[in-house]
Amino acid sequence: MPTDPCAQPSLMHPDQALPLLLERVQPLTETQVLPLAQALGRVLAEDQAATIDLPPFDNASMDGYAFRFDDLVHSQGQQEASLTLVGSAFAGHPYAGTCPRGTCIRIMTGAPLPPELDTVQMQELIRVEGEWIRIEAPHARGANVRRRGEEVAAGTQVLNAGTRINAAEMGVLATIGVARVRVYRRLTVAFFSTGDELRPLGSPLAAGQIYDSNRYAIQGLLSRADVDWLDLGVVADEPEALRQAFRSAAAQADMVLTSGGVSVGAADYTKQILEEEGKISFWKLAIKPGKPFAMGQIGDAIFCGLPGNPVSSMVTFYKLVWPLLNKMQGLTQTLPLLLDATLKSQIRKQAGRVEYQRGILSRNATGELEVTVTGAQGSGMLTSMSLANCFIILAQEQGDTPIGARVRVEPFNSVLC
Ligand SMILES: Nc1nc2c(c(=O)[nH]1)N[C@H]1C(S)=C(S)[C@@H](COP(=O)(O)OP(=O)(O)OC[C@H]3O[C@@H](n4cnc5c(N)ncnc54)[C@H](O)[C@@H]3O)O[C@H]1N2
Ligand code: MOO
Repeated sequence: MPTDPCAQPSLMHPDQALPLLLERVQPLTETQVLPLAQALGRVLAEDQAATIDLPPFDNASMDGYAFRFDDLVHSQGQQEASLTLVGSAFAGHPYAGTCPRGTCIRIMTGAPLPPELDTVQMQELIRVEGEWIRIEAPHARGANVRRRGEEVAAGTQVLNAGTRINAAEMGVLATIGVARVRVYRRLTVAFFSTGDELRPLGSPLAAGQIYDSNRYAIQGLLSRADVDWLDLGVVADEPEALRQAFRSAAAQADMVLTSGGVSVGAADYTKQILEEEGKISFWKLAIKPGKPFAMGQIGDAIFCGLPGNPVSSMVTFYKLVWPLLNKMQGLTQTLPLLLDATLKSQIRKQAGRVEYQRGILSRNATGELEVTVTGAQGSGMLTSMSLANCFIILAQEQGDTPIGARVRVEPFNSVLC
């Protein structure tokens, strides 16, 4: 089996490297209190307990009639009740009277259940016969009633510190009446691209030039990761320009993120300048794409150097930078969801590095998961990312993989890609 010429025995496996990278970053300690409406995407800094029961009172889950289950009698082979209507209850407008035996009230979904009554029957199963309300037996006492505290009792913790406030968490916090919430401050990430070949959008391309695409893809990822980012533009392959860019970035941000210049080329100065201005703790992992990923420190800021190849920069962000940002933001880490799928196109791979090939995951007519490689997998071919909805993760020693093999896939996090 041919071996990957870029693999080196000394390169660390990503599963071994990630915990070591994570050890080097610390969660934020600064918090702030925000009105709930401004807290979307933030990370909770305190556990949140319900101060009220949920639901706060017994209420109807259907529009219908509320009555006592014990008022049902056996009649013509079935349980039913003939009751006198004494009032009605609407959501926000409880029934204020009493309900003697043999009576019922009309009740709407969400309206409080009078304390004497215990059961609701939906309107469609009721007959109005003159003065009588005839109710067919529901399946059990308590049917169609949402009991006070059945979801959460007051005092129970409903959200843990370290949880991202997404839409559901916004709703849960509102349900328990939290108007202002303590969250971690937002992280700031300063980002710049390096490379003399890079041109801004809107300028014509001269010989040997390309557009700077990494800054846009990385800005997209940083926005989705809910951090503030500072765009420091394109920095030339020139040591003094890089030094100034690093100093400026480190003074303004919690993380300095760069693309390009981390390999071994004659103009790859990123690592060299960072070593002079700060320190590099990690360089190169046994992954493809993204092998020359670098991590270190400059001033008080964490440094992450993404390889310049566009797919390599996205993959290393996704697999390495994103978990670091999560920890720095105060988020409790979660493991990615991994699935097994049947391969529908052949995979070319040389043994030596863990590969994150880009795939399209779908279900076939019988409901089984299948995955197809997006096509050519060059680390400069960014369309392989935009066509994909998952990584196909191939083990370090794995070689070519035939159609029909079972492979491990990681669906893209819908928030990030
Ligand atoms: N002799 C070796 N050469 C290379 C090795 C190696 O081990 N030995 N590793 C290769 C691998 S793997 C990668 S990945 C790249 C990474 O190199 P750099 O991080 O130094 O990146 P650059 O050389 O600056 O650029 C690589 C490639 O990507 C293009 N690029 C850079 N920035 C951008 C941007 N902002 N937008 C779009 N495209 C960008 C650049 O033009 C190059 O084509 O090194 C291999 N070489
Ligand atoms: O690892 Mo590089 O990222 O193969 O292109």
